[in-house]
Amino acid sequence: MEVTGVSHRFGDRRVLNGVDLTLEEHRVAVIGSNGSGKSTFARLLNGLLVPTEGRVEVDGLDTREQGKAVRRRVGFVFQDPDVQIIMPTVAEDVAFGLKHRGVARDEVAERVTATLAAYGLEEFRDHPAHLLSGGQKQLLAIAAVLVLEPAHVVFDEPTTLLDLRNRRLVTRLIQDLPQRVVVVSHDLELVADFDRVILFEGGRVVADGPAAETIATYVAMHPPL
Ligand SMILES: Nc1ncnc2c1ncn2[C@@H]1O[C@H](COP(=O)(O)OP(=O)(O)OP(=O)(O)O)[C@@H](O)[C@H]1O
Repeated sequence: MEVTGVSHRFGDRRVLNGVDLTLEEHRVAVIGSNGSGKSTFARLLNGLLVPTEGRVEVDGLDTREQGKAVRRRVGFVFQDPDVQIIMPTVAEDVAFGLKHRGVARDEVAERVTATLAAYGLEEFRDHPAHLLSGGQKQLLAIAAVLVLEPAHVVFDEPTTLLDLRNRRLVTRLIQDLPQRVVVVSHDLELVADFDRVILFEGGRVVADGPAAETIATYVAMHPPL
């Protein structure tokens, strides 16, 4: 992923300012204060947003010109699974994206079964999705993205709404993903062993490096009250 000369404005408000980054590590995290521009940055990576200035490219595809192709390559998991779960049952929700892409019926059934097994959701196959627990919903939202086999996955605060057990479950799941992963998070434990951690402040990158160094910079910027 190449982010070149990117600034982004909502109306008069500039929320990203002169961001230049090449993301090629397996696992990259973005941390920073509330309102520092992290979610906006994450949304630029799969073309959910197009920058008001500059360019974002994924595997050579420009999000401005080839948004649809970019979204096929980059899965996006929202913080709140309720915005992502759209079908009545768990299996239907996982099948939805595959059907939408015209995958043959038998293959949809096979991939849905394999995915539900991989994420421990088999027993909830025909369960109403809205009755799942918060953690199970997050797993379902992740499963529904991963079944589409994206090359990259962007997570926007995937553990924020989870209890300790589910936080550990999702942390492990993200650790084990073979895909390239970009995670926006306030959960410093989740990102502690990432290959690279980038710190945003006021819409700019203020630290970028190994997890321990960037996290130490962030903590030092916010001494105890
Ligand atoms: N659609 C929008 N329209 C107008 N302003 C927006 C929009 N989305 C975000 N903003 C503003 O942009 C700024 C950056 O928001 P963003 O969500 O990117 O920050 P963040 O670092 O992810 O914050 P948090 O940690 O609180 O989730 C905020 O001041 C926010 O109010």
